[in-house]
Amino acid sequence: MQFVIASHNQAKIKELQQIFRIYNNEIIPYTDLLPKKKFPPEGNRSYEENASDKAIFISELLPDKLVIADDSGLLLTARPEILGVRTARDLTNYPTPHQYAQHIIRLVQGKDRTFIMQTSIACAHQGKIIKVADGILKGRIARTERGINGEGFSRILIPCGLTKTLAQMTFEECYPYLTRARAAEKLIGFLKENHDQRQTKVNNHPREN
Ligand SMILES: O=P(O)(O)OP(=O)(O)OP(=O)(O)OC[C@H]1O[C@@H](n2cnc3c(O)ncnc32)[C@H](O)[C@@H]1O
Repeated sequence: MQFVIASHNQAKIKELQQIFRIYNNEIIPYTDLLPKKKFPPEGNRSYEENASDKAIFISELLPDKLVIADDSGLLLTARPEILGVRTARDLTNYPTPHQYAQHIIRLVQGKDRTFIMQTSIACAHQGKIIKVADGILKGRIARTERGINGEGFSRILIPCGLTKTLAQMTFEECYPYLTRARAAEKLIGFLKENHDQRQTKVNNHPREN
């Protein structure tokens, strides 16, 4: 299957292309098909709603395509009033991955270091949402940035029960912990199941001419 992604974040596009390729699916940025647009402003309610708003917005412009959009965020137990669905907006003053990783380390210094990271991926067709899938990772924030296989969050997130950060693992090792991979797997599974069910119906009720 081919998907069009509603995103301006190059790191996100690259990671999702890598994940979707594992399932033989292709992702192309919407900017390959349309001039760059301004997305609707993100709300404060949920990742699902923010991802859906972006997917619907581009789907209305490309109704025949399967359009996906992702909203991700990091919730710190020690600072529940910030980040979460506002992560991208709360980190605008820390533009480089090193700057925002250091900021997060400072936010939990001497406090509870546990976090919940979430990704929601919405998929739209003809301007309507057909599925929103979530991927969640729980763990604790490292005391210093560690690892070279990734930057930013990857260098400070230690999954529950482990001692290594995501960036200290190979792609194969960290894949099961990636919130985007967890959400993508559910979305692709749902689309495949629906497609298979439609095929079975067509095969069981061949059109009479
Ligand atoms: O809306 P688009 O254009 O897709 O891009 P965005 O950067 O605004 O994307 P989000 O609203 O999903 O915000 C995700 C935030 O999480 C940050 N982030 C950093 N590392 C991440 C990772 O490994 N996985 C998911 N999000 C990450 C990212 O920099 C953003 O601040």
